[in-house]
Amino acid sequence: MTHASICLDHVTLTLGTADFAFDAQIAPQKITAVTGASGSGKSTFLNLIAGFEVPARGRVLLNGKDATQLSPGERPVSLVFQDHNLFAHLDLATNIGLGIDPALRLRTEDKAAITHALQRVGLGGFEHRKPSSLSGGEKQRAAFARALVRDKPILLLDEPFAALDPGLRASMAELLLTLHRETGNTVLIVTHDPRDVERLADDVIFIDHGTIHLHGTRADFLHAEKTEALQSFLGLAKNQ
Ligand SMILES: Nc1ncnc2c1ncn2[C@@H]1O[C@H](COP(=O)(O)OP(=O)(O)OP(=O)(O)O)[C@@H](O)[C@H]1O
Repeated sequence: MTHASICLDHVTLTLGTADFAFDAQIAPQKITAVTGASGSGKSTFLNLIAGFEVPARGRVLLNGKDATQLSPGERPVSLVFQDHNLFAHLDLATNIGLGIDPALRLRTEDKAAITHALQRVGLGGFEHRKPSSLSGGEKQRAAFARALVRDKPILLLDEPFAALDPGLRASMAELLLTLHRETGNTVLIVTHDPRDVERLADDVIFIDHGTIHLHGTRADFLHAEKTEALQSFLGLAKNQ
């Protein structure tokens, strides 16, 4: 690889009793699925890239630049997290506008981009709705719309489809693929669901007990020797 989009260079971190050690180069303009058992360290891996966790040792490079000391807002990333991160007292247009400018100095074209993003996630006309009036799946789609308007080269998604029913899950995955093809962004998506790996991922990172157990193409992952950790992950997933 000539130029990784994301590089975790000998990163270590301890949170409570959990130790993490990540060393990874993530290819640009690909979708990489981040999988592993519950508690293995997937969210922590994303948080280190997003800047919500800072390594005890090592460096985080984004698009070739050292981002280790940058705050989350200064990094070239958009995020969609499990808990949506929508402000309850603000309507959707404002929540999404915060993704463009935290001071909400929105130009006419920004407002048009918000309307367009809401339409793309199937929430056209929801500009003035408050998060409390939305279902879990609608909130998740609104969070996705906010990431769309930010238009950053790296998109981090932590279980973005978890609250969606299977039909909506498939259509949001399709939308993610379409947008990815349009923008050529680098996508990291945390998922427990092997179907997401099948339909979305170019590459797969499998995390076990705070370290990367396997990092390869989707085919590498699907045909990898089924170690105990991988077997148990796939076995659990099959029973879902
Ligand atoms: N701030 C913290 N303080 C103490 N322990 C933490 C903290 N954050 C995470 N951990 C621990 O680190 C481990 C990894 O957590 P993480 O959320 O990264 O796992 P995950 O793979 O994303 O899990 P899940 O699939 O359940 O969301 C867990 O054991 C968790 O309890």
